[in-house]
Amino acid sequence: MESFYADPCFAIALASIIAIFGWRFISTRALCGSKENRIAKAFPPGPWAWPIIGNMHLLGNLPHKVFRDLSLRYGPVVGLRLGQKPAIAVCSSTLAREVLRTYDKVFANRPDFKLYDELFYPEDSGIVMTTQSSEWRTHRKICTSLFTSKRLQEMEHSRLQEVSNLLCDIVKESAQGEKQISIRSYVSRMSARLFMRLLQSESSFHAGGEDLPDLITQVEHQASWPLIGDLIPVLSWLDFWNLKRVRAVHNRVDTVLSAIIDQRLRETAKSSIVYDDLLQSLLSRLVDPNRTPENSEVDEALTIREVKGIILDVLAGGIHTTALTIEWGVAELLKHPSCLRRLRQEMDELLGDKKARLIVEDDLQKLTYLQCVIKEISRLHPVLPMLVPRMSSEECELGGYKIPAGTLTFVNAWAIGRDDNVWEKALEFRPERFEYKNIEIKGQCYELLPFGSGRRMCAGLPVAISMVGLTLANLVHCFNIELPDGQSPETVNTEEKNGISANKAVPTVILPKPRFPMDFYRSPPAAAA
Ligand code: HEM
Repeated sequence: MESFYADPCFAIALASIIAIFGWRFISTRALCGSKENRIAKAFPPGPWAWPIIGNMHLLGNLPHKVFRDLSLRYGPVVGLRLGQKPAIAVCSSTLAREVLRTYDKVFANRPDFKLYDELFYPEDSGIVMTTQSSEWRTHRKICTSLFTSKRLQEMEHSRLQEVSNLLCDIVKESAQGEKQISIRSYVSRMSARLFMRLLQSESSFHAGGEDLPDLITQVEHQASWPLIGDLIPVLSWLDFWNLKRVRAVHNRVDTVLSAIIDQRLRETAKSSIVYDDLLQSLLSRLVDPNRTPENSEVDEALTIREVKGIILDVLAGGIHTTALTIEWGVAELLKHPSCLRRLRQEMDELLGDKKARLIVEDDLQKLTYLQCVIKEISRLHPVLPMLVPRMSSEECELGGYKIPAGTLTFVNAWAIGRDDNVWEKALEFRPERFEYKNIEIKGQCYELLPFGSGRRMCAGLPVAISMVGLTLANLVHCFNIELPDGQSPETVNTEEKNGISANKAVPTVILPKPRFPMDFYRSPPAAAA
C-alpha cells in the first residue's frame, strides 16, 4: 500500500475526524473506561491507537516491517485497531499454524470491504476476495482443476514456448548481451503472455482495445488503497473520488472481459473448433440466461459475472506474483555470485555433453540446488508479505488472547521468514540451509509460507512453482548473467518498494551474455528439448 498521507482524502478525513469526533472520543472514554480496560486485557497487546483512525497510520510504509518491529516489543501476535476494525498481525510460525491450521475455518473469510466488491466482481463471484461460501468452493475447485499434474504436463509446451520467447527477446533487445536490460519488463511480459495463453489459447495481450495485463496492474494498484469507509464507515462519504477511480478501472476490465467472452461465443457458434483453455472450461458451465445456477442442468453452473470474476482473479493472482518472484531471484543470484556459479554447475552436470537444450520440467526435480534457491528466495521475499488478509468469522483464542469475530488478520509471512528464532543467520541469503532438510513451500511448513496455507492457500501454486523454476533455470543456463559496468554484487539493490506485493524498489539491470550460438535461441522449444 502506498502512503496514506499522499491521499488528499486522508488529510480531509483526519481534519474531519478531529473536528467532528474529538468530543465523542472524550465522552466515550469517560463513560466506558472500565469496560475498555477489560477488553484490552483479553485482546492482544499492541501500540496505542489514535481516536477514530486507530493504527491506520501504520499501514503507510511497508506495514509487514512495521508489524514485525511491533512484534519484537509486544509479542508474536500484535493487537491493532484499523479505524473501527479490530486487527491482529501474526508474526510467529507457531501462531501462524494456529491461524492457518487449528482455526483454518474461522480465519478463512476475506475482509467484507466495499473496495473489493467494486473493484472485482461482487456477490461471491470470484475466488481471491470472495468470502467462504459454496460459490467460492466451486470457483476454487474449477481453478485448481486447471493445475492438476496431468493438466500441467499437457500445458508444458506452452510454458516452454513462453520461456523460449523470453530468451529470444532478451538476446535480441540486449544486442546479444552488449546492452544492459531491466529483467523486470521481460519477465512481466513473459508471465502476462503465459496467462493470456492459459486463458484464451493465444498469448496476445490486446483485447477489447486495451492491454489487459496493464489493466490488471491498475487493479492491483487500486486494491492497495483501502477505502476510508471500509475502516471508518461513518466517513464513507470521503471515498467519493476513490470510488470513482475504482469503478472506472473495474468498468474498463469488464469491457475487455466482455469483448473476450463475446468473441469466443461467436467463434464457437460458427465453427467446430474445440478450445482447451480456461475460457472454454468456464464458458462450458455458463448457465442459460433464463435460468439460475441453482436450477441449471449444467454441473458447477456459472453466471456470466462468475466467469468474469474467476478470470480476473486468475490473472490478478498469477501474472505479477510469478514475475516478481523471478525478479527477486535474479537479484539475489547477482548479489551472491557463488550461488549463481553453483546453480550453473548443477545444471551443467545434469545436462552433461547435451548442453544445447532448454531445461525442461522433468529436469526441475533433479536440480536440488535450484529447489533450495527457490525456497530461499521465497523465504526472504514472499511476494505477498502478509498473504491476503483474512477476517475471523467467530470468536476464538490465539496465543492466550481473545480474538473477536470480525478481526482483520494479517499473517506476516515476511516476518516469519526472517525470524532469528527459527532461522540461523536469518537475514543472509544461503540456499544451502535447505539441503537435506524436509522444508517445503507448499503450505505444510509454517516457517515458510510464500503461498499461504490451509483452505485459502494459493490456488495456482503448481503453475507458479513450475514457471519460477523453468524461467530461473533457463536464464542461468542460457546466459552468463553479468552486472553492468560500475556495479558489483555488493551494490545490487534489494530494497522493497511500498505496495500490496513486495515490489523491488529498484529494477534489476543485467548484461545477459548468450552462452550458445544464435540458432539455439531461435529454435522452438520442442526442438531445443
Ligand atoms: C510465485 C507466484 C505466486 C505466489 C507467491 C502466490 C501467493 C499467494 C498467496 C500468499 C495467496 C494467499 C494465501 C492465503 O491467504 O493463505 C494466494 C492466493 C491465491 N492465488 Fe497465488 N501466488 C502465486 C501465483 C499464483 C498463480 C500463478 C495463480 C493462478 C493461476 C494464483 C492464484 C491464486 C488465487 C486464485 C488465490 C486465492 C485463493 C483463495 O482465496 O481461495 N496465484 N497466492
